[in-house]
Parts: sequence; structure tokens; C-alpha cells
Amino acid sequence: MTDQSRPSRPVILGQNQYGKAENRVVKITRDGNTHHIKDLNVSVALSGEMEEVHYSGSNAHVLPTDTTKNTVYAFAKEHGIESAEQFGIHLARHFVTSQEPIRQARIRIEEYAWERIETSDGDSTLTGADEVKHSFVRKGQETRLTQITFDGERWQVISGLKDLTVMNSTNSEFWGFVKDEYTTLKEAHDRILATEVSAKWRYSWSSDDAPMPNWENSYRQARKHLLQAFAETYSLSLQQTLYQMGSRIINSRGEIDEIRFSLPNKHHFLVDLEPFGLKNDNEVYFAADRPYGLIEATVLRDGTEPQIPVDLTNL
Ligand SMILES: O=c1[nH]c(=O)c2[nH]c(=O)[nH]c2[nH]1
Repeated sequence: MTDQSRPSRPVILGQNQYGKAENRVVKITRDGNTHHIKDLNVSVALSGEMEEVHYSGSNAHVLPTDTTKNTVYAFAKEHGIESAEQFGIHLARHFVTSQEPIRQARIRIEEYAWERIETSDGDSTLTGADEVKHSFVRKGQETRLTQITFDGERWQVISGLKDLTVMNSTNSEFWGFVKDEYTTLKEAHDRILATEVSAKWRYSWSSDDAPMPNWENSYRQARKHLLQAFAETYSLSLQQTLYQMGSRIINSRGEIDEIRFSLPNKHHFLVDLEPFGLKNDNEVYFAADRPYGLIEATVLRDGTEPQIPVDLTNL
């Protein structure tokens, strides 16, 4: 618009940008039995000739934010995610070169790092074809917790962890569930299973007359058994995985009698890429943050009384 044609306005538009923020894209690459994860949070901000949509509401220059979201997921399939930089460059170039009014694209990406869970040598219940490398723990330390109570005579020690995020990119199904008139969930025979483990375990030690457990070693071992049980369980529900994690700890650690889990089911939905002529062969997922299923239970040694409060959210 030239200066002559621009209507004079008492209030003018300053810097502006728009796009879809925080597109949570998870890409699984299957290299035979070995799976690789790329887990990104991608925010798109576009700017250019966007005066009219602000002044008059004309959308003639507006590529919908919904389209920018679809582009992120379609590009994950079409171009893969080699690195956050390569992926962001692809996207930015696409928006600026394909849409005349768009003069600048800013792509911000957070990448969440994952490392493989080392499985146990002999304990695994998986055999042969099941033994895929598909289990990951998110990098970054979990928070370790403990609560000590003493009444002058008896001790109660409850320890545990929170924010330990784990994912299996296969070996998880969910089907055969109750269906009523409101049920729309499709049965899943190969889904992602991901959760952020919050676990509190109670030590049987309660008297100064008994030897104290080695707290450092016990924590390390409980964490290890929990992770290995997660990785080595072929899961038909998160509830089953929860029980497996708890029973592995109770069976392997004589000093622990009870364990309480709170497991959010971090849903990963397959993105429908059909509208873009692309087949999504269990590769590109939308990682939803809410709502989430919340699976909670106590697992305890037979013959012991539960003592961990059910709603112990923070120690
Ligand atoms: O492992 C699961 N347990 C459930 O109870 C449940 N419910 C649901 O919708 N998805 C799942 N997944």
C-alpha cells in the first residue's frame, strides 16, 4: 500500500505475528527392532502483510494457524526430523517461499531428550521378536523424595520419586474394554505407552533395634526394577504395567513392603495425514498434555497393612 492510498488512522498497528504455538510432535523411526524417538515442541510465528486482517478482518492474507499445525505434522512424515535445526529450517523456508504475504517465519523448537532403558539380563519376560529396543526414559533427573516420621519409638520411612517420564514405542495394546453409548475410543493393538511415574514406597524398617536399609542402594535398585519392569512388560493396560512395576520392586527388595503409584497416561494420538496424501504408519504422533488418564494404585506385600496415604501428592 502506498502512502497516498493508506487511510489516515488515529491508531496504527505495530509489530504483529501469529501462528500455532506448542505443536507437540513425536516421531518414531523404526530401524528394524530398534526404535528412535524425536520429541519436539514446535511453535510457529508468521509475520508479513497482515495489516488488513487487523484493520478490517479480511483474511485474504491469512494462512490459518491450523494449517501451520498440519504442516508441522506433515513435514515430520515427509521430511523426517533429522535435527530440530533442519526441521525448523524446512518449515520456515516453506512458509516464506509458499505464501507471498508472509515475509518472515520464526520457528521455535524445544526438544525433549530420551535415553534407552537398559533391560535386565535374565529377568525379562519378553522373548524373541518381542525383544525390541523400544523403551525410553526422558533425560533429566527425576525428583527423589522422602518422608520420615518418628514418635519416639516407631519409625516410618516413605521414599520415592516423581517426574520420571518413560515411553514404550511398541508392546502396548488397549482393547476389550467396556463400551457404552458414549464410548468412541478405538481398540488399540499397537500404541505408544508413556507415563510420568510418581511412586512412593514404604520401608518395613520401623525400629532402632533392626538394621537400617542402605538407603542409597535401595533407591537405585528400586528405580532400576521399576524401569526394567516398565520396559519388559508387554502391556495390555497401564494398570497391568503399574502392577508389574510394583510387584517387581516388592519381589526384589525385601526392605520395601508397599508402593503407591500415580501414573498419568500421557496419550499419543496418531495424526491423520490422509488429507495430505500421506500414510502414517505409526510414525507421527500428537503428544497431548491434557486431559490425561490417571491410573493410581497401591501394590503391597501380602500380609502387610497399607500405610501410604492414598492422596499423598507431595511428601
Ligand atoms: O491403559 C489404559 N487404561 C485405561 O483404563 C484406559 N482408558 C482409556 O481410555 N485408555 C486407557 N489405557
